[in-house]
Amino acid sequence: MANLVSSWSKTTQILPENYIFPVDERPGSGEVPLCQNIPLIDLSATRSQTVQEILHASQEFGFFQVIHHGVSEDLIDDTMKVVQEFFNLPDDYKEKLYSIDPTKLPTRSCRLYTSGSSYAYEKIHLWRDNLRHPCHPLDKWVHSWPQEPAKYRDFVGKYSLEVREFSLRMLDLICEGLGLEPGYFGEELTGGQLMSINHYPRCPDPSLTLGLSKHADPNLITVLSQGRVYGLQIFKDGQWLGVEPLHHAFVVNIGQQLQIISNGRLRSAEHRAVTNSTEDRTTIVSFINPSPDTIIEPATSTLDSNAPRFRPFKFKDFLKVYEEKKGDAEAMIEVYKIKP
Ligand SMILES: O=C(O)CCC(=O)C(=O)O
Ligand SMILES: [Fe+2]
Repeated sequence: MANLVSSWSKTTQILPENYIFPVDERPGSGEVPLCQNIPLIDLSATRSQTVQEILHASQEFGFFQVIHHGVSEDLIDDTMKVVQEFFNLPDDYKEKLYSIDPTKLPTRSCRLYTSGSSYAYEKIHLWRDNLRHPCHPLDKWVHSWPQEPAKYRDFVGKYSLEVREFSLRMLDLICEGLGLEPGYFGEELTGGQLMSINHYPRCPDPSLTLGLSKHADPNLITVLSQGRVYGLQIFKDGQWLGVEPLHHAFVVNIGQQLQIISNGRLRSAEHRAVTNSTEDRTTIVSFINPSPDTIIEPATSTLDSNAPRFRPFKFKDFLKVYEEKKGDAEAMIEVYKIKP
């Protein structure tokens, strides 16, 4: 039986107990201020200005928003519409795609599931459904994606190509800002791309539950379309701050691999998603990943006279540890940090 929140929650007025988070993890009912200074990068500015701004944003926040990014607003709207339609498809269609224990599936396939990576073993569930699939190279993966809605493959395919190009452009600017040799983020470091669609249905009590709990992204770089509905918060200097939804802007987030490659100069910030009681929220997240066997280590040209702060590892091994540590950013850094 599918446990998708989007299937059963429509008729529910009360938050089930197994969605209630412990007091120190739940959002509570206090106001979380919107972060007034998450940098907004305008890609139509000069290259040297954007390089500087992106580097500063990646050091200070690990997050920034981008406008005039070159991806058509119509394509963003069409893609958002089609992924929202996916979650509104009849339950019996979604049920066929649902995988009860995603840990038992090959990681590189299309999957629809609910909550975290293994529903069956969780005590408390997240208020979200998730559809995810690899998307690079497109012609290798597109046939494994949902066939409905009829336009899903077409729009999500075009969107994934454009967002990949945008992500590589961001990496190129970061490469320059860090003083790495041009082309440093080549096919090895960017060989994977995963599209992850989060769907957070409206929730009877957003103060008690979470759509996604506190985590840092384990990949290289993340590009998020959060549409018009608020829900993303970042953890900065010991407090939660909201990321304002700017329609058609991309939220860019430095992944843990970039933090390590930059020898800690760039920051991979912890964040979470909260729910709301008035409308469904759907976000489209593109993760750029290194290929599984790629060795990750601080790039020598980021070191200057500093010693490397992290030991080398294979990306696929990092992901295994990430699962074990449940995305806890500090615990991950502890594992890979070189102790003085
Ligand atoms: O949906 C959001 O706002 C956040 C998504 C996210 O952090 C993730 O998918 O890793
Ligand atoms: Fe994330």
